[in-house]
Amino acid sequence: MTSSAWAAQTLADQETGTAFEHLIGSLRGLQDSVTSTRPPAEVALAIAAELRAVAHRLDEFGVGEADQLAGAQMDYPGRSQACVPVLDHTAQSADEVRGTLQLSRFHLGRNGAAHGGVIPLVFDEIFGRLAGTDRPRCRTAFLHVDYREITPIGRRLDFTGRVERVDGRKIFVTGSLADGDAVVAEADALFVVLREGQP
Ligand SMILES: CCCCCCCCCCCC(=O)SCCNC(=O)CCNC(=O)[C@H](O)C(C)(C)COP(=O)(O)OP(=O)(O)OC[C@H]1O[C@@H](n2cnc3c(N)ncnc32)[C@H](O)[C@@H]1OP(=O)(O)O
Repeated sequence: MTSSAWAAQTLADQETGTAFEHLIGSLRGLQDSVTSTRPPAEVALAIAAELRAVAHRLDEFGVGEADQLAGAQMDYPGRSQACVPVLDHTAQSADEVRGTLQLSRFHLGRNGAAHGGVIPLVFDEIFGRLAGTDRPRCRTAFLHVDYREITPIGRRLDFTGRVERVDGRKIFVTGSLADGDAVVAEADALFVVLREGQP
C-alpha cells in the first residue's frame, strides 16, 4: 500500500461506520469471553461451528485494504481495530496526548499481568497516532519499552505521549503508562515520515 493509497482510504457513511464499530465491539467482547471461559467440549465445538458460519457470512463482503473499515475509523476510540486496545483520549494536540485505556482478559499474559507484547502494541498505537497528527504519514523505526512494574488487566490505566523532538523526517516520541501513581511502563520511539511512494 503506497502513501497515496493511504490517502485514498474510503470511509463509510455514519450508519455503516457505527454499525461496523458495534461489530468490532462485539468481537472484542467475544475475544474476552473465549479467553475467560472453559466450555465443555460439545459447547466449544458448537460455538466453533457458529463462528465459522459467521466468518462465512462476512466473506461475501470482502474488500481490499483501501476499502476496509477496520483500523480506518479514526473517529472511534478503538479505530475499529480489534487488535489494539481501545484508547480514550482526554487531551490531544500535535505534540502531546493523554488518555486512558483498560486491558482485558484477552490481553492477559500470566498471573494478572498483561502480556508483555501488548505494551509495545499500545505504545505504537499511542505514538503512531500522535506522530501522525497534523503531520504526513510516518512509520515506527524503533520502539523501546521499559517495563517498570507488571501492567494489570481490568483496571483503567493512564497513558501519556509527547513529541520530544522533530529533526527533518524524524519524530522522536516518549510516553508512559500508569496505574494510579505507579508508572508501569515507559517508552521512547522514533517515527520516520514516509517519502512519496514508500509503503
Ligand atoms: C488510517 C490511518 C491510521 C493511522 C493510525 C496509525 C496508528 C498506528 C501506527 C503504527 C505505526 C507502525 O507500526 S508502522 C509499522 C512498523 N514499522 C515498520 O514496518 C517500518 C519498517 N521500516 C521502514 O519502512 C523504514 O526503515 C523506515 C520508513 C522506518 C525508514 O526508512 P527510510 O525512509 O529509507 O529512511 P532512512 O533514510 O533509512 O532513515 C531516515 C532517518 O531515520 C534514521 N533511522 C531510521 N531507522 C532508524 C532506527 N531504527 N534507529 C535510529 N535511526 C533510524 C536514519 O538514520 C535517518 O537519519 P538521518 O540520516 O536522516 O539523520
